[in-house]
Amino acid sequence: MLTISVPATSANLGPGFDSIGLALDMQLTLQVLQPSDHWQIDHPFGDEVPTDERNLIIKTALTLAPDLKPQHLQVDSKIPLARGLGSSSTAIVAGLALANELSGQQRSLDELLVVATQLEGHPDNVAPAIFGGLVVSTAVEQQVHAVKLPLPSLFASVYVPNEELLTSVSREALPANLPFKQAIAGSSVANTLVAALATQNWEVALPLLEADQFHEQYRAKLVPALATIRKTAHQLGIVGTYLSGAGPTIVTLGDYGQLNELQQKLQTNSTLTGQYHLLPVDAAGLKVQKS
Ligand SMILES: Nc1ncnc2c1ncn2[C@@H]1O[C@H](COP(=O)(O)OP(=O)(O)O)[C@@H](O)[C@H]1O
Ligand SMILES: N[C@@H](CCOP(=O)(O)O)C(=O)O
Repeated sequence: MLTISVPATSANLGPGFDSIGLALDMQLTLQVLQPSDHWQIDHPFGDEVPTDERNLIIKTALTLAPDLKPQHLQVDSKIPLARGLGSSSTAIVAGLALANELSGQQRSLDELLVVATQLEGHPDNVAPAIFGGLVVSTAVEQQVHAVKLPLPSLFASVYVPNEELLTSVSREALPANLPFKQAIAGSSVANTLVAALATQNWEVALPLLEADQFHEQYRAKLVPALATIRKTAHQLGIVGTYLSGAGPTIVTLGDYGQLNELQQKLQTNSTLTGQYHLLPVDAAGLKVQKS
């Protein structure tokens, strides 16, 4: 039996738009059950997600290896769709790993990253989904580079609203251009955040998670929970809240005890009716097991 698992990812980390991402310990698992006369994928996502070749996992596998023989597959996942936890990236990475294994053409993880980035459109979710941990990446003019930073000893408080927000819809809220001065400020914040993350200087890193200039202010109207959670966290002396990916999930990074306290306080707020998770970082990324 072939089993592939891929972690959820939280992208951007504030100012690292389309570039920084963190793998979280919430997994999608794909099992290859047996060969079949047609492609079939059983999954827990309901009627809107196809169970045949139109499914993103199978479609991705066939993009990489068009001659694959049909299989009966099964997906288990607690990663919510279209909530800013990288579900489409888990599907793409799982599909590429499936093609790699079934076709016998072993592409390296770096090669998979290039294809995954082309399919997803940006590398910030697919890179940590493949490599695990905290990854800084860039994809400009087909050149993809990813650098894994030291594993942060932080937990993530994850608030998942009940409503979906497709990444494509959330990107429509972004401006076509930024004033030069704002771009410089945004870039200096992002550069310093990366340096602080690389040296595990949380005193500098955590406030910078809240200093984005590239996307949060434009998306704020789509995600009212961001301001609510940030304000509640500040009242408790906790800094480090940002919009996860394109939203609507809100993540706060910090130590376990503080985040537990934060979640207890948030749960008393009647406007926050979504789901809560307190997750460690996933260190491993993509895993392939044969038994
Ligand atoms: N495991 C999966 N299998 C099939 N399709 C998936 C899967 N995960 C995500 N998708 C597709 O990706 C869409 C969500 O992608 P996106 O808007 O980028 O949100 P997210 O922030 O969760 O990545 C879903 O509506 C669905 O069409
Ligand atoms: N940088 C992208 C990240 C999208 O992440 P997702 O988890 O919402 O798919 C963006 O902010 O649009």
